[in-house]
Amino acid sequence: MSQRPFSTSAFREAARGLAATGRRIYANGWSPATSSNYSQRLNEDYAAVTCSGKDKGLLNEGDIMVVDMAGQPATEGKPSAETLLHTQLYRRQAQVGAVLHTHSHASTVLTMHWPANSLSLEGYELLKALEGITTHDSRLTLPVFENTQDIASLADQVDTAMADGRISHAYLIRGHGLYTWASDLAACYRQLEALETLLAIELDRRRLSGV
Ligand SMILES: CSCCC(=O)C(=O)COP(=O)(O)O
Ligand SMILES: [Zn+2]
Repeated sequence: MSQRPFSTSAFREAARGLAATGRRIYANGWSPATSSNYSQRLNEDYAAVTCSGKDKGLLNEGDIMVVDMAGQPATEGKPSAETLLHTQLYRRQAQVGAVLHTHSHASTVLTMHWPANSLSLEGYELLKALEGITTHDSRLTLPVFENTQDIASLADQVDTAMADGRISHAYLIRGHGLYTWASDLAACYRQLEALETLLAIELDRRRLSGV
């Protein structure tokens, strides 16, 4: 089946939004040293994604390019090395409109210090910042995948877990970071901010209780 062309104005608008969001994420300390990648769906067949290796504190529109849902470039540039983790989400769920990946201190310590293969966040009012969650009386379980340089294999593992209903909203990669997605970029940023805040709180609570 042929791919539906993307609109240039939609790409420019997505690039502006992703660059501004990336600078905001960097300012929070969640994307140090060129780490992280961000994307936004353009249509069924294409997404705007950050180019590889960019300083997220200086991110601008020219650092964003287009890939198809197989992760192949559709405009000039070298796409993020983790592009397949974005396109997997767009292919798996038609309602995913944006994906944000960060490398925060909290997500790294929590997954390196504790060997568990999932981390649960429960009872927090801030969970209501996540799409579809309407009460603090909720439990969100984030699976923890082992880190690997084989991104295609990691994308397959995530896809299988999603097909089995084992992931909603976000997942962690050990010693690496967080992936989260939502229906649009604003909702995705809000969700990321809630999750990073809750992960930092969770780390503090564990330190205080000495577990
Ligand atoms: C310097 S961080 C190592 C790569 C990584 O995990 C990341 O998120 C950034 O990769 P990209 O190719 O998107 O710059
Ligand atoms: Zn990464």
